[in-house]
Amino acid sequence: MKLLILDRDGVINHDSDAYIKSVEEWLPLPGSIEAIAQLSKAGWTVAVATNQSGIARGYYDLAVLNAMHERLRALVAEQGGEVGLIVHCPHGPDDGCDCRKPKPGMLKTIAAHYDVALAGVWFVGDSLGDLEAAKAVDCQPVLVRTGKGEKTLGKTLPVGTLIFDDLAAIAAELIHN
Ligand SMILES: O=P(O)(O)OC[C@@H](O)[C@H]1O[C@@H](OP(=O)(O)O)[C@@H](O)[C@@H](O)[C@@H]1O
Ligand SMILES: [Mg+2]
Ligand SMILES: [Zn+2]
Repeated sequence: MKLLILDRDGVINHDSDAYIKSVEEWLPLPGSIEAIAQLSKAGWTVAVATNQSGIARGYYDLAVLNAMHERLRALVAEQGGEVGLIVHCPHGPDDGCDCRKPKPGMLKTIAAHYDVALAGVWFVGDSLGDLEAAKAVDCQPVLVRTGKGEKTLGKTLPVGTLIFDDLAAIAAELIHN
């Protein structure tokens, strides 16, 4: 199975240091919806693994988060594609959960859902924690320059991290190579 796992904020949609707290604040990055739709139509299963500590912090609730994800699904469906499993971590940094990146719990959840191995599966993120989560379960870490990606580029990246400008460039690489 062709499985691609994406971080959400800074990869699919614009991110904000003030968190993305409403559907109105949830704005797709240029080309990201089209990229997901094209990948889906090319036979890729596109899953999402996203930290959402804003829930633990009380900035928004699960209903708002689900509305954001219904919006994502609707936009991709308008382009003839579909989004696979979306897994989120609702916890805060001090909650000691197993799902908050850089822990790989959400990646393991996605692998179990599809009954596939994670080795070599591309996990695309904009933060160092995304790349570390990938490395922890032998996924291929992939950094995009969108969101916090440019800032992350200044840090020490896991060996073998691939770097792309954005999700559209990743789709072009995966579909045409
Ligand atoms: O990039 P993903 O995983 O989809 O989601 C990141 C968001 O949950 C938020 O994560 C926060 O980090 P803390 O959770 O406060 O450490 C901050 O980086 C926010 O700017 C960001 O919007
Ligand atoms: Mg992110
Ligand atoms: Zn968690």
